[in-house]
Amino acid sequence: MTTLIRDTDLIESVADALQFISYYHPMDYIRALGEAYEAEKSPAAKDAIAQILTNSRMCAEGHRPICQDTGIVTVFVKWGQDCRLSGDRSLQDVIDEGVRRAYLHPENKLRASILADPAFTRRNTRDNTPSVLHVEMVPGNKVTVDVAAKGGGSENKSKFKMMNPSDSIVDWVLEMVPQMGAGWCPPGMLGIGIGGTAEKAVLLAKESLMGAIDMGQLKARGPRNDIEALRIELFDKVNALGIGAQGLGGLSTILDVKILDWPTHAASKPVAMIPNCAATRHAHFTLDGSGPVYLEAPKLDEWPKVDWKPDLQAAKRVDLNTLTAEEVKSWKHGDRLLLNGKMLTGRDAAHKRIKDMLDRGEELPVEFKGRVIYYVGPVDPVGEEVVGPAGPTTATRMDKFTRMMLDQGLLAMVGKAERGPAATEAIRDHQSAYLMAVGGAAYLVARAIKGSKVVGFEDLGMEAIYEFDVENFPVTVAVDSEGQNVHTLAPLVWREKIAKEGLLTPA
Ligand SMILES: O=C(O)C[C@H](O)C(=O)O
Repeated sequence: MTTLIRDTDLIESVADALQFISYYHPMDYIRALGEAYEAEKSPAAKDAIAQILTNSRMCAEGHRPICQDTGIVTVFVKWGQDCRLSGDRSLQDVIDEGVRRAYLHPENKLRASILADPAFTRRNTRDNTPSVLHVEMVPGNKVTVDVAAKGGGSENKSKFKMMNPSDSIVDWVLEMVPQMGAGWCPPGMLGIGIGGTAEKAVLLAKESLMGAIDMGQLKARGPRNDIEALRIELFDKVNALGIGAQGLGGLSTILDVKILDWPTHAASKPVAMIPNCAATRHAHFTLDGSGPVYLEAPKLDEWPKVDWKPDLQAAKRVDLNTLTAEEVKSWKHGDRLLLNGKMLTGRDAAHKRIKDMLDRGEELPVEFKGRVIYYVGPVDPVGEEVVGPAGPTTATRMDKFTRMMLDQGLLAMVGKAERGPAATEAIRDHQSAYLMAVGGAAYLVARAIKGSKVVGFEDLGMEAIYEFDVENFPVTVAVDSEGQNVHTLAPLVWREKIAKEGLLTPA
């Protein structure tokens, strides 16, 4: 007998799931992060985890996005062969209608991050469609759906290699993870796909991330097969690298490693690795023809009792409205600052346009001399908000524009993750600084933004140049005027400490 799956039920269920995951972390992630917080010995990493946990609870209470990057929607559908979809729209169109409805929800509008024509005009589709859809036909009369909203920063760090059959997967992972830096917002998960063909390995890596964090249970009962033993080995060895939360050096870089495999050709060993960031977002539901599925809200008392507040004693107060080059020069890597006053924003598209305009000798819409820029693409505000969640984007992508911006008289930059050699050198040459905010604490960070207006490139939407008025906006000096770089130094210190003192990452 055929089961009719109404398109309206699928739309409603997808929209509900996407709204749900925008503000509720999966509880397995929260539990694992809570344990990582308790065990963390590195003060900087502990502070970052505290911000992520506090942010998570605020989002669960306020029903606003965990991260300003509300993701690219990725959907895995297992379609029972005895089911039929009502209506005349394709499955892609039906799911995208659910995406549209979720992202344009008036009470919790999510950020539209999807650009059409990616190689050329990169036009924002304005409703976060289309999703990336994977469908598998399976026996039965049910439809199971995994919905994820994958952050761009973590997706950017995906790795793939066609290995020789005798190559070591462990060696490759341990070589790749340090290269991934902190732009994927650790602590998170690694998804690994082994075997099949090139595209199959990548798909397996992504699909593996749909599973719950269970490294604690796995370690407690011991591995039952080679894949489970490999998961444990990778978990321990990756954490021993000392990268830590946000790349600040510490015990917890990953909370789990997931692996899926598939038979492969005798000549091949394709391996893919995709990290999942601190804004881990995925949900799962099954349709059986009886109506839409609404997910059950978690209980707020399941969140660890962590309530991060800016440390007004330990952190230095900085007035951005009177900031001088001399003051920037006095900051040392690792210093904690609370920014107050006005700062500009700008990210990928704005930097590209600034470069094109400068190349053509055109006047910029905004004067950067004496200013600080924040790399961010905020969520639109709802209700009384000045701005929606507005955490930092990966600064490393702006490295190639850093010297150009500093030449304009910019004093300092705020973002997340490490700066590469070119940006660090430009910062040293200009005696500037790069300040780091915590990725994955976007709603918490947005509380420090008291005013917001667009001052340039309005057509770029979330990528426009805004002027924010901030109060006690928390940052850490990640690269100082001497070019000392926290993301290079701290993981080395923690790697050594972990090895010497035999420190263990909780699972
Ligand atoms: O697009 C963003 O806001 C952030 C991005 O996910 C990133 O991590 O760099």
